[in-house]
Parts: sequence; C-alpha cells; structure tokens
Amino acid sequence: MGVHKQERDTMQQKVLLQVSGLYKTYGSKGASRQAAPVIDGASFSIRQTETVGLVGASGAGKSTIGRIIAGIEQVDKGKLIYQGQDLLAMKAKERRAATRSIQMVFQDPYESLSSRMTIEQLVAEPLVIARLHKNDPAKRTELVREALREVALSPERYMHRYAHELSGGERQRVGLARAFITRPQLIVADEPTSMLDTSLRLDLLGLMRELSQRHEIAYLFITHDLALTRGFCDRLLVLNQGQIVETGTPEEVTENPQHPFTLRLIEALRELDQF
Ligand SMILES: Nc1ncnc2c1ncn2[C@@H]1O[C@H](COP(=O)(O)OP(=O)(O)OP(=O)(O)O)[C@@H](O)[C@H]1O
Repeated sequence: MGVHKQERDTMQQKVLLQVSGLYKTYGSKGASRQAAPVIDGASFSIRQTETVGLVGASGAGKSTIGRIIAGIEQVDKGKLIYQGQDLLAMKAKERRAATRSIQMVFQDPYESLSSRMTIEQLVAEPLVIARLHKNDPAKRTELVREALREVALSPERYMHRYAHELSGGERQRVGLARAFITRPQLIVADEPTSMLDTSLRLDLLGLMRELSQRHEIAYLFITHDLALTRGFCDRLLVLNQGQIVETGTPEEVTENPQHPFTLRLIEALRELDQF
C-alpha cells in the first residue's frame, strides 16, 4: 500500500549489512573524552544488491562511516552485522576473512593509485593482499583481464600501462576493477565521481549500475550531489549530527523531506549544484 514497485522489490531483499548504534570520536585518548562524537548513534541497513546513497553536509561523517564499514577506521561502540556475522566481535584476522567481500572505491583516482605499479599489478593487488590464488599467477592474470573487461577497459590496451598515463575517468574504472576483482557483495564508493566532469560521472554510474545488476553488488554511495542519486540510488540515508535522520527514495527525500535538517541540506546543496 503506497509502496511503489522498485521499493517493494528492494524491501524483499535480505539484509546484507545492519549497522546499529555506531559511535566514533576522533582525537587522542586523553582528549577524546571532551571531543564531540563525529558519529553519534548512527543506525541503518543495506540490503543485498541495494544501492544506498549516504548524503549529509560537509564534515558530517559520511567518509568516516564508509571507512568504518570497509574496516579501515576503528569504531568506539556499536554493531556491524554483515551477512549475519557480528564483525566487531571478531578478531582482526577473522574479520578480514569475513569482509573480503566488502571493497572500497575512493574519491581521488590520482591519489589512490600508485604510479609505480602497472594497471595489471594495481588491479591484482587486492588478490595479493587477500592471498588469493597465491601460487597461480596465470589465474590472477586471467582475473585481472576479466575485471578490466567488466569496467570496459581493454586488457590488451591497459594492462601494461601506468596510472599516470590514464585519464581521470579511466583511473576511476581501474579503481572499480580493483574493487570488483574479489567479487564483492558490497562496495563503499566514497564520492567516486566528484573529480570527474558531468558526462564521465554518468558513465561511471552507468558502469557501476551494470556491474551491480550483473553481479548482484550492493553499494553505499557517499555523495554531496543529490541530482546524481536520482536514477542511481534505490534509497537515501540523510546523516546529520552523527545520526541517520531520514531515509527514503531519492524522490521522496528531495520532494517531500520529513526532517527540517533534510530541507536545509537540500536547499544548501541546490545552491551549490544548481540542483
Ligand atoms: N583522521 C581524522 N582525525 C581527526 N578528525 C577527523 C579525521 N577524519 C575526519 N575527521 C573529522 O571528522 C569529521 C567528519 O569527517 P568525514 O570526512 O567523515 O566527513 P564527510 O561527511 O565525509 O565530509 P566531506 O563531505 O567534506 O568529505 C570532520 O569534522 C573531520 O574533520
């Protein structure tokens, strides 16, 4: 009743990640008691194959949440249940194994790819880190080729080149191929399009969508660009003062915001992006 088809389909998917009561304060141990928490009890879930947009003002803690989920940032308190497993209760080694299927794509394709490695080495690196196919270099090469084809880069043309020889759009595709090579269930994409021009932004999102449909990948898509979330995200999460204050489809959130902060955020972002 009142729920449209896309949303109903999404609701029927199983929960992939459940985040509950997340807290995070930055600062040295002594100072942290006085410092205000950046993440202050955030709770939300991501379903299998769902594309969830995380929006909020600059400095709201969006990247912090992304990095916590990807396991590259510590958390003070809270629960992360991924595929039914309590990640924060695990030992580091166990957690690494349980979260191999969570990958991250970063904002800056210039900074995030080493200029000393070939594209083949860069795309293979997550396999090396996860010690997958350790004694089978041919298998690794085959997987690199496959990952490059998935992001519409010809292996023959790109494998032996270096990141500095590539355009920004091509580098972001390499970033996506790196995320894809371990066959993730969830990709945290932190402003992956913000350094690309408009047509390349749409190309990358189109590619991400195709990957998701072909391989059943869910995304947490961190962005300040509300216009981009339409047609790409199934659902938005609005982060304010370290908490998720609103969720809904991009249309619901932008056309009928329920929380006063969301209204202010939309107005501010509209001014910024002429959205
Ligand atoms: N490593 C760190 N040490 C100390 N403070 C940090 C660190 N990383 C982030 N912060 C602070 O935490 C707050 C949230 O930062 P975060 O990068 O998560 O926000 P964001 O919503 O992603 O911002 P933006 O949209 O500008 O990228 C900011 O006030 C930031 O200065």
